[in-house]
Amino acid sequence: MANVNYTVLRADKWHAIGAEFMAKYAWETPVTATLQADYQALVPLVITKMEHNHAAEIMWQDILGQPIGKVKPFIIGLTGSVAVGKSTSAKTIKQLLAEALPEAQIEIVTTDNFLYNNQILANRGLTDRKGFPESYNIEAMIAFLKAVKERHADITVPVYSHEYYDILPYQVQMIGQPDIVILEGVNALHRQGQALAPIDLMDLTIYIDAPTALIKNWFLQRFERLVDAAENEPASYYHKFITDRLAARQLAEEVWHAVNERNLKECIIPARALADIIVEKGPNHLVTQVALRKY
Ligand SMILES: Nc1ncnc2c1ncn2[C@@H]1O[C@H](COP(=O)(O)OP(=O)(O)OP(=O)(O)O)[C@@H](O)[C@H]1O
Ligand SMILES: CC(C)(CO)[C@@H](O)C(=O)NCCC(=O)O
Repeated sequence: MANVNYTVLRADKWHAIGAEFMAKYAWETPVTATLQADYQALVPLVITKMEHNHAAEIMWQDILGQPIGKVKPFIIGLTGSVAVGKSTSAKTIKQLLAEALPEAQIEIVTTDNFLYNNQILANRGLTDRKGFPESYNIEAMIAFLKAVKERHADITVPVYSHEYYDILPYQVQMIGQPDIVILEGVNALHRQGQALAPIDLMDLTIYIDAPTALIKNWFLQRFERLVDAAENEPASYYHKFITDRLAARQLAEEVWHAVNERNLKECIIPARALADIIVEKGPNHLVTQVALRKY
């Protein structure tokens, strides 16, 4: 996965960096020991970059003769395939950062919330393109990131539900005025030719990688779990599959090949080379190596 632009650390070295840093902070993190070991080395990376950005910003305010104001929030972009574990790693990173920076308000936002709703996707002939770059309201995503950077008050974003398989019509996620935002989602780093793309507003970018055969299995397993969970939930998109598991399995295979795997190959993997950090996972979601951008 890695190329000459990255320094590659095998899992043992990566874990050792995290463990050494952990010794400074008495973590009381409610994540599993494995997740902690796999993601805690990201904490010093984020903090160093944040401090560096803040120092530069304050120096600029001084040079420009501007009053020294609040520094801009830090935006982490996190991407990778459907079902690779983006939201799980985002939650873990948030919890670990919260331990080291107890004063900071940290918010996770998924780019799924900026998907056009199913009606608009259907009108535009994009029903089978959910998750591809054109299925997102990219202007709304950029406006959101700018509002975060400008510390607007009371920011809200729409809410996408996997179970409902659509944007929820009457719900919003309250964002407040965060100090750190983790924006996670497929194609979060994609650039559609705009002068200012979401990636330009990100301070650190992370790509979660794994062999495609493993990701496919994680997708199929999650599909099964969503069907299980729909047993007593008639409003769930997955409810119709509870009586015919074979059909559910076949549909999951089809959706993987026709939509999610294509998206991975055509749009998501090409963005990997833009990431500052590439986290490579293997069986059981365990991190096997991490590549850190050199240039
Ligand atoms: N470190 C982990 N250990 C065990 N299971 C994990 C881990 N990370 C993710 N999973 C499982 O893999 C599946 C996919 O994870 P997750 O929902 O985090 O993926 P995602 O990339 O956010 O998916 P999507 O893009 O579809 O929203 C879930 O069922 C989750 O429970
Ligand atoms: C919402 C996305 C695009 C990303 O999380 C994905 O989970 C999705 O719904 N893809 C469309 C095909 C499918 O998995 O049903």
